[in-house]
Amino acid sequence: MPNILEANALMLEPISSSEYCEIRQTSWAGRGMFAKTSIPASTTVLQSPGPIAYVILQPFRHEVCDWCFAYDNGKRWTISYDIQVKNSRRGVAWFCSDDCYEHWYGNLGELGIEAWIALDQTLASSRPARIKENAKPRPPLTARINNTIPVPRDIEAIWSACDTLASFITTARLAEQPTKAQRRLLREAHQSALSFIDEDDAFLLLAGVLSLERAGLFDEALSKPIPLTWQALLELQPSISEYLKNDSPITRHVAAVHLLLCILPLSLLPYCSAINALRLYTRDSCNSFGIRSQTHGSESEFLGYGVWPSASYFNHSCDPNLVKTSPGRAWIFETSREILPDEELRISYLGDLAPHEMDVEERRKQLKQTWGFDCDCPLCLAQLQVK
Ligand SMILES: C[S@@+](CC[C@H](N)C(=O)[O-])C[C@H]1O[C@@H](n2cnc3c(N)ncnc32)[C@H](O)[C@@H]1O
Repeated sequence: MPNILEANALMLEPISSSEYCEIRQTSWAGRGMFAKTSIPASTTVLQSPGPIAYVILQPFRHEVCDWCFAYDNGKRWTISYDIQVKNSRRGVAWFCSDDCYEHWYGNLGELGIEAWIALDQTLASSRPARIKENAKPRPPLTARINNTIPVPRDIEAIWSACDTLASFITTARLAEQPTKAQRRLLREAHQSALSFIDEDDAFLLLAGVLSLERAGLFDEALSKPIPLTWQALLELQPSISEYLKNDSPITRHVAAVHLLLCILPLSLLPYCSAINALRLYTRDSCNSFGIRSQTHGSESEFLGYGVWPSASYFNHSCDPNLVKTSPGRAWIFETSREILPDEELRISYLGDLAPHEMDVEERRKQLKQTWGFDCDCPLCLAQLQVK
């Protein structure tokens, strides 16, 4: 029986490809996307329709349309999905148009809306206490793990413990008549999860759980076929490197699993397992795309992020041959010049930064900080050799 990290590391063979490009192995950065034929400049080589999971960062939730991600310089959208709380109405999601509202509503469905409200309510009612609590200094994760930087064995132990508590919570919630001990466990797990929760991590996991529910249950050991949506996620490269740092998000991720298990509608509980959360978070960490404001010239605002699996096979180059744009929920990749057959198609991971205005050390430092890898793109390798 593989342990939870081994199960997470299992990557499925990618099945995605398009008319112009396909996934192949590279000698320098795992898999990459390659041109099948010559491609003229300004050709759309791939469109990735919508994220498998996404989150709008908490401070921007009134300002970013929850369906098409439209953002208008900080203006609050006036169309909202409201709930009644005591004697007043409170928005839980915001939209730029009625059309977007309808799409969001239809996509989530009754069960998704119920889950969304449950999470939003829990977070809103605990926010004042959490803000107060978070102002107090806390020991970093490393202080709890033998005063050393965590190693994979620690990560394995934490996620295994998460899995064990997740099973207890699920059993307690599904019990027709929970015992006194089960009721206490639920109270304590809920309380403890709230003290470590990060709202964005929790919403990302909820989005993943809802995607998974729509795709249908599958064999967690992957010995039986799995639904396509989740297959696409499991084809992506996972990375635990974020966990192996001082400011590791692992406690927040574990808290998100436990909190959702305490509050979600019962029929969603089977989808919110520790392994599914681990799969989502470790794939998100090196494959996510930022949801940014569309600006012309000036720096864009980082509004949120999400995972678009079919778009995640383009490696980074400091001299990219593709440009990416995101009209609405989709990502579109277009050639910036003519492409030769078998040429690798690459994008820039540097966001607003212009690679040609930076020197090689600056670019590599930036990529290492943000994405955790040493850039081995042809331009960097050539410039490093000259130095
Ligand atoms: C979004 S994935 C790209 C697809 C990935 N190569 C795969 O096999 O699934 C990003 C990861 O690819 C690798 N990568 C992408 N561009 C790279 C580059 N310029 N130099 C080194 N590694 C790179 C890094 O491991 C990075 O975390």
